[in-house]
Amino acid sequence: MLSSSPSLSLALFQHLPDAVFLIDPHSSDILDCNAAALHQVGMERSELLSHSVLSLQKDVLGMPQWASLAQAIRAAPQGLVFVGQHQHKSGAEVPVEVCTSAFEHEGREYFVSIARNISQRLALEQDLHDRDMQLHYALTQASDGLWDWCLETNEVFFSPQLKRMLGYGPHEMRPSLESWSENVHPDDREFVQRVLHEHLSGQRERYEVEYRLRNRNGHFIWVHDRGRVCERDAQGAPRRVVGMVHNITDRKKTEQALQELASHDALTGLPNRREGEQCLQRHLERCRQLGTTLGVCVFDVDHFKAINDQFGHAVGDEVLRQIARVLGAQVRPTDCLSRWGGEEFMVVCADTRLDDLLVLGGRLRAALAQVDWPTAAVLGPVTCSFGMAVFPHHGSTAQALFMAADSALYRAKAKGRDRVEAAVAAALSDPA
Ligand SMILES: Nc1nc2c(ncn2[C@@H]2O[C@H](COP(=O)(O)OP(=O)(O)OP(=O)(O)O)[C@@H](O)[C@H]2O)c(=O)[nH]1
Repeated sequence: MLSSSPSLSLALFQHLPDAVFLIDPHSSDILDCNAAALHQVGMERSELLSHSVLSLQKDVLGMPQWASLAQAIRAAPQGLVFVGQHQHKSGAEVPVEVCTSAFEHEGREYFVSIARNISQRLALEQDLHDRDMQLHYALTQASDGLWDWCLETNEVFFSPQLKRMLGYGPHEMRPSLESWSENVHPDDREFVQRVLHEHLSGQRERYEVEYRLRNRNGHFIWVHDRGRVCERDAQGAPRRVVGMVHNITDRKKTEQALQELASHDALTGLPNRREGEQCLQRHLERCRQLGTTLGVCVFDVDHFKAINDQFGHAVGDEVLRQIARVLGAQVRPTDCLSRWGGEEFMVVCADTRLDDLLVLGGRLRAALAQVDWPTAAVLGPVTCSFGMAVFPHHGSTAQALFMAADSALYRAKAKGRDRVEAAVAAALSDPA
């Protein structure tokens, strides 16, 4: 039908969206072109026709090169395709993909060149390349580790950086969920799983949690892990979750050091008074709930001023450290020994009756007597006076209990020091 309508063939040629050039293979002159070709190079027909196609090209220089190009075109039955630049009249370069083929018409040879403007495609390719580079960078170079979890197969992609963070090589660590879940610290596992479940079930906007993760050496590092569902099935159920892991071990160490500073006494390393008060309160609430007894022992170094005065503050400090060490070794891990202030200490003992507490007092005195004190030659062995009180007999609040034990301590001092005294229930008032 087309062959029977030359005007339609011409219209088709003129309206092709790609630039089309008809070229004389021998002279390289442009014999004809369509509207898209004129638009592409920004020229009038008169500026283009009878001019060499080489005037549009920067890449083909001179007739000898054209002659060999023409040979290559003749030798390519599907057309010779190359990517180059066309010169726009304004001087701008237009990236083109050119497909040129040879044909014969009425005994004469022609070349037809279709030059497609590929600037958009190149921009897209560049964009993709940039994204590839970014992804490559994120996967290999960024300090954060990435993971990508397919819920259907339970396979997890761990980025090389994530593996490196945990001490593994790029080809180690099975790509399974267990490689991660089995290495979450047992104390953190339940919490982490709960947050993850809450995100997957839509109760949380995102999965974000800090926890400890075991590395290849068996040590735990602290990580900040956050992720999000990025793909769902037709029913809206999560299919794929991606996330990022950041190593926060250093920050955690600093936080723990600050926490330690705020809650512990710098001289002896024992919990400080504030921590001791909180501990007493905590234990008291628990014993009240369980209906058990609670023992409070307050003790104070005897004649400590004399140690400072005779030997100086540094020796006094060392004596305090030694007392903390020696008596700390005598109490149960569940008991809480704190430095109340100066040369006064407190021990809180859960589930302890008065007779147990008096036994403990005796043990603490005996332990002090075993120490080879640096001040002993001049001042004799270092001793302490002890006051004991028990919940609920001597008080029902933390303050009342402490006051009862402190009064007993005062009595121990008054009775000559280096002794253990129990609180007297009848003598106590119990402020609410
Ligand atoms: N080296 C040292 N001395 C301290 C510290 N805290 C308090 N002291 C000293 O402990 C001494 C306590 O003296 P006092 O309250 O008179 O008590 P004491 O001499 O032990 O006499 P009694 O308690 O009555 O047996 C004071 O000299 C304080 O300066 C400390 O951290 N290091």
